[in-house]
Amino acid sequence: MSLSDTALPFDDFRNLVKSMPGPDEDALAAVRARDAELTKPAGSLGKLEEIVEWLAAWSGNAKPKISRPLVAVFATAHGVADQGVSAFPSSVNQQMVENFSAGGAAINQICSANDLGLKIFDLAVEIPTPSITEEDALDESNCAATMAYGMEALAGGIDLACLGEMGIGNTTVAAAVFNGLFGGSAEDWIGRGTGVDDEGLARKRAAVETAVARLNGEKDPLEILRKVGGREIAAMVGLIIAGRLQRVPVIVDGFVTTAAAAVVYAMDPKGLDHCLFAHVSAEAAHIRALNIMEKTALLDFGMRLGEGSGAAIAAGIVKTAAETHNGMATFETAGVSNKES
Ligand SMILES: Cc1cc2ncn([C@H]3O[C@H](COP(=O)(O)O)[C@@H](O)[C@H]3O)c2cc1C
Ligand SMILES: O=C(O)c1cccnc1
Repeated sequence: MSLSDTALPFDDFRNLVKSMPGPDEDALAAVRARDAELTKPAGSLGKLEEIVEWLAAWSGNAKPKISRPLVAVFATAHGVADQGVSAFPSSVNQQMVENFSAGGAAINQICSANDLGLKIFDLAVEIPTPSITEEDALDESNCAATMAYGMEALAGGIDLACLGEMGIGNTTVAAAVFNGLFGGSAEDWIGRGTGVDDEGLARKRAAVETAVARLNGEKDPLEILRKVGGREIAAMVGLIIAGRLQRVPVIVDGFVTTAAAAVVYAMDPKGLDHCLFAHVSAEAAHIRALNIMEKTALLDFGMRLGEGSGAAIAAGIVKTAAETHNGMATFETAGVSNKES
């Protein structure tokens, strides 16, 4: 199936979600069997062992080697940013895209420290989507095309994908998406993002309330995505779905990337089983979203940056887990005495 040329209407994505495969039980069993033979007490590598099982189940590889890990950063602009909901102006988007290219952003350093690929996807960073308080961010065909674009990020043999984003105002947009999907009040979903003051927070609350009122009770996850979301969130929804279909495990970053995950979750609660949640963002409502979806994050580092930064740190741990499993000797090959049975 070619996804590159044509915009896919939402029904095609609904069908793709219905056709998503489950875990590879054979690969999972193989990893468990090998783990039991490795020169360590059973269970002694704790979460690292769970991570290797997760990798095997969702990559379909009994010896899950990570050769081409990618942090995909989707950059765009939001009309709502002009309403005083961020501590920074939208001009930062393009400036940060240049900073990513020059190697000066936090994510560049985290990728080089962990030997991860980094690609920045410019989703019309100079052309904001309409303010979600006034108009739908995207129409169906644009939203579907952006999701298809996000799917393409996995081309070229990527074997581990980290979600990242850049888009001033997108903690407001993410809050609106969560509020639309999971209910509650705007207050439940807003936070300080890049560091807004109390007035900024009040404007954020009002913006989310107005945007969600425009939804008029809409419950379809893809409709919520296109009406109160944005391009980076749409692209990440596509990437998550593609990861499942193409057996590429996905690492979700913080609050904004989790809004994309929540769209997939609302379409199918098992739709995130191939995703690892990297960290609990300091953005207050992130933990609320994780709890609703019954997801536990790997790390809690007090980070609230975005750019895929937390996901990239988790990817370093995932690489370590895989290398440890693959490289270790067995009791038999190393001549180490196994426990007496
Ligand atoms: C210099 C700079 C670098 C960033 N990198 C990620 N973000 C993060 O902050 C933005 C969301 O916060 P808000 O909703 O408050 O605007 C997004 O661009 C996100 O990726 C940044 C923000 C700034 C200012
Ligand atoms: O957790 C996030 O994704 C986040 C938090 C603040 C600003 N930008 C992103």
